[in-house]
Amino acid sequence: MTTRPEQAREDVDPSDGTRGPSVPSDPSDPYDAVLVLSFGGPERPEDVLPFLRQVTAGRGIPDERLAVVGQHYYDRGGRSPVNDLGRALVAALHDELGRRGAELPVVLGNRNWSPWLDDALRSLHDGGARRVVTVVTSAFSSYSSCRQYRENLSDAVDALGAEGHELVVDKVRVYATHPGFARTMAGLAADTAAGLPREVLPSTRMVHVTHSIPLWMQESSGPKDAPDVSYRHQHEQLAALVDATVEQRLGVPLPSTLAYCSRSGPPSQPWLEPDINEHLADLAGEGVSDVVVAPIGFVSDHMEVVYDLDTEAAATAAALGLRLHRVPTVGTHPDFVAGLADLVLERAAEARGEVVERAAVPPGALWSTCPAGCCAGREDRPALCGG
Ligand SMILES: CC1=C(CCC(=O)O)c2cc3nc(cc4[nH]c(cc5[nH]c(cc1n2)c(C)c5CCC(=O)O)c(CCC(=O)O)c4C)C(CCC(=O)O)=C3C
Ligand SMILES: [Fe+2]
Repeated sequence: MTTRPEQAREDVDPSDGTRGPSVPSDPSDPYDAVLVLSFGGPERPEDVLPFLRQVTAGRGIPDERLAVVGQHYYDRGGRSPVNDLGRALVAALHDELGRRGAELPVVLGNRNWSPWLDDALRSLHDGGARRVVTVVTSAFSSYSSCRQYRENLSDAVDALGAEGHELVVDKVRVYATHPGFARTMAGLAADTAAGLPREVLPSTRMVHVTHSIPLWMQESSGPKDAPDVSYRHQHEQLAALVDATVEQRLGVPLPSTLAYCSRSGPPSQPWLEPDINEHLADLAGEGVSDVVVAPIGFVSDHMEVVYDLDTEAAATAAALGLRLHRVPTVGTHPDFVAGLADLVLERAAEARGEVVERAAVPPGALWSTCPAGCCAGREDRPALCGG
């Protein structure tokens, strides 16, 4: 990120010693805390069902699907990996901001389970915070991955306000094309592809994977009347960057597709396709031997990754005689964490009224703040951090 003041700042005048506004010594000014906002998951078997009821309240998910998903959690001792991953990201981001002279608290708050978002904000307020900047653990635009979090922020800030605690909450921009995320993902995919024996490359395919969403959610994703920046399009753009990086590393291109995992909802409701398992069957039919699976839609190895990819899709591949090579998620990769710190400090600079240059690959950043109507849900609910 490069920044320049909107108006030339006055420097210290050595003749009379008066000083105008100076560059803040803390690059995170005006923020006094960072919230890492995540999905949340259960940490013990008795929390699994209440968690699933919380996630699916009023969403028409069939009971059979809930039983199946519940079993994924019970198979792992009733503990989701997602909160531990969130805490690891919090620690890494805190350290990285500290290295840049931004000494401020960083906390985890979840939409669906403890540590709950409203408790996280209350604890920040109790500690003296009055203006908080949020990093969501999803890089992409859609109701589920962006706007619903903004609605959760609105509800939580209202609830605190009702207790007499005023808090201003901002959020970093959608970061699907931010180099800290996009280039790190691409580099990890290239590392995995480069580990394959040369002789299998002619029969190797690249499969980019993200979370499926209902078609209505795809259609409302991104700013209204801007169909070229939808959820799917953001993934296609990242997939193209990954493919180019892989080709550069291998010296040959790997043909690729974008596939989806973790579909839920009633079968009558259309969701984004193809499903990764069906796609693997198609590839096996075409004589493919090896598949590099890049989970570009996820920032860490949470349940969808360790179950839907590493367990289910891996079993599908094995049954089809395909070798599956799973690319790591960005997790707490130093370049990803540095990118999140850049985004926090970029938002701080914008909040100070500075003009910032927003890094993006390909160049031409997505919007700074979500406009009104961005990623609309089925009902019109108040959301923070938008126009
Ligand atoms: C786009 C997207 C992301 C990525 C962005 C982001 O990270 O936010 C995401 C993440 C996650 N989803 C998660 C878990 C679940 N998602 C469900 C259901 C749903 N997800 C949806 C979409 C997304 N989900 C949708 C459209 C539904 C249907 C119900 C609805 O319209 O809301 C259900 C209900 C059962 C089922 O149907 O599968 C569960 C248990 C966990 C925690 C994993 C862990 O514990 O490690 C995480 C990180
Ligand atoms: Fe989900």
